[in-house]
Amino acid sequence: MSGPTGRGPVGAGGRSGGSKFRDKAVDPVRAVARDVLRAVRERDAYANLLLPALLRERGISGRDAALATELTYGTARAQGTLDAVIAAAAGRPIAEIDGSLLDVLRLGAYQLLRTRIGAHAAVSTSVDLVRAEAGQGLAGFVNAVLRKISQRDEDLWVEELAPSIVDDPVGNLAFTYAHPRWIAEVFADALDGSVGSLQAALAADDARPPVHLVARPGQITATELALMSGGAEGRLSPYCVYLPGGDPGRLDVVRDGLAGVQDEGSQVVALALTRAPLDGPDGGRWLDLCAGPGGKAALLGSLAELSGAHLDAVEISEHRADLIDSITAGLPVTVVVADGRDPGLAPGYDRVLVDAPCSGLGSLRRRPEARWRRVPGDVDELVPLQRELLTSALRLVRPGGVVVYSTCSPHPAETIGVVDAVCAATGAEQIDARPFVATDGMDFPVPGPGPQVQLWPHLHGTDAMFLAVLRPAPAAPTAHID
Ligand SMILES: C[S@@+](CC[C@H](N)C(=O)[O-])C[C@H]1O[C@@H](n2cnc3c(N)ncnc32)[C@H](O)[C@@H]1O
Repeated sequence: MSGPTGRGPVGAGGRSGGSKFRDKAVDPVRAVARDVLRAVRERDAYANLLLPALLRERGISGRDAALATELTYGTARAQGTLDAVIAAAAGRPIAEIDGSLLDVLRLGAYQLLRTRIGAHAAVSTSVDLVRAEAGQGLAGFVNAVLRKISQRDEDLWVEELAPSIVDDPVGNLAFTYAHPRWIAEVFADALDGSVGSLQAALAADDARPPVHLVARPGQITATELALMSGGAEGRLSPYCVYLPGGDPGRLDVVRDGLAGVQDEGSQVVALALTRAPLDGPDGGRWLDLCAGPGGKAALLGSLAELSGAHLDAVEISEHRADLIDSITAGLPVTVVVADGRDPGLAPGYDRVLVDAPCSGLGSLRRRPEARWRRVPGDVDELVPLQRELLTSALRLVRPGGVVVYSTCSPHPAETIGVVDAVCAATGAEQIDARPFVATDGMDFPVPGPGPQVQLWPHLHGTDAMFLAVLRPAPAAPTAHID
């Protein structure tokens, strides 16, 4: 029997409908969302790369494209919480529901619980999708499950299924804001320990992220970019503009290369590298040791051009090195395909950026499915590489120069854990990074005692970027024998 109360695997064994069902009209917006969710589940596709391509291919634009984006990304982000609700409504574990049905159930449940789409439209478009592909029997199952879900709103489902906020606040907030528990625990560790901070951080991470643009220094100002794009100037970076909505790729100013898409937190990291004081003059030798795909290298390259400096941009992946080449064309940037742990470059750099490969837990809101794909072990594999890259940077920088270490992750093992271990091993010292992250005179909340900076979506509106500024150990005095 297959249905919300049956015990057999629901929908397993492929399509039961056959071709007579496939001609049934389905809503193209829901179909494209379903197809992306399926590709994410079956072949680890990235929703934010696949969806724009499919929208173009199928000629879906304007409001329909906006709705498809909202449904696809929203469903992918909320997956764990939606699954718990679906399992409760279906009366069986998620593992017993065929994947292609689950995609549609997730899409339908998302519309019912997290959008203003009417219950009738949410259920009937989902049923149509399944009927067209798999037949009436399985469509009936989806209909029954979604109708059951529609009998309560999200708050009531959370009340029934989430752990108690009193006994298990982290578990409750993880469920409520659709994060795996281990990621909520990481955020709690990196924050001040209060439930209120964790709630604000998870809520901000669960919301649709804003689009930030960067005005290419020397080519256009943020004021001009704001006027041309209809956006507002940023708070932290003098090059940032917040876009109210829409597809930035459609702006002429972006197509012409005068501006790019870049989170303000990433701009802040690149700027900190140029602002941190050196002992002695800046000889203009700058290095970006993990540069692909080149967002920070492009900003640094523009700033290098204005100040007569030159940037070497190291990247281990050839494909990503090509992306740096293209985004930094015409700038004083040399792209080097090499392992940053031993890139074969002569030491003596004034400024070195290590924007380390990391778990990306700080930019989950921009990569909808990522939170459900990551596992705690990812971090264990990355930490040794992060330490080696930072150690290499400290070998390449000159005495009195600066190294900025950054991650788009607030995970303490990837942030202060790496910095503390490398400082202890090499004798490098940290400089207070807080003065270098905001435009002069700005009242800018940087929580914590320093010397590092941890940005957060709920406090700064940026991705949760971490940065530390290091000065290498002074060179040992040369032994002098009379
Ligand atoms: C966080 S991303 C850097 C993002 C970049 N700074 C930007 O703003 O566009 C880390 C980069 O380091 C590269 N990478 C990983 N291992 C590396 C290594 N051993 N040496 C150099 N680059 C490495 C990855 O391929 C990835 O492109």
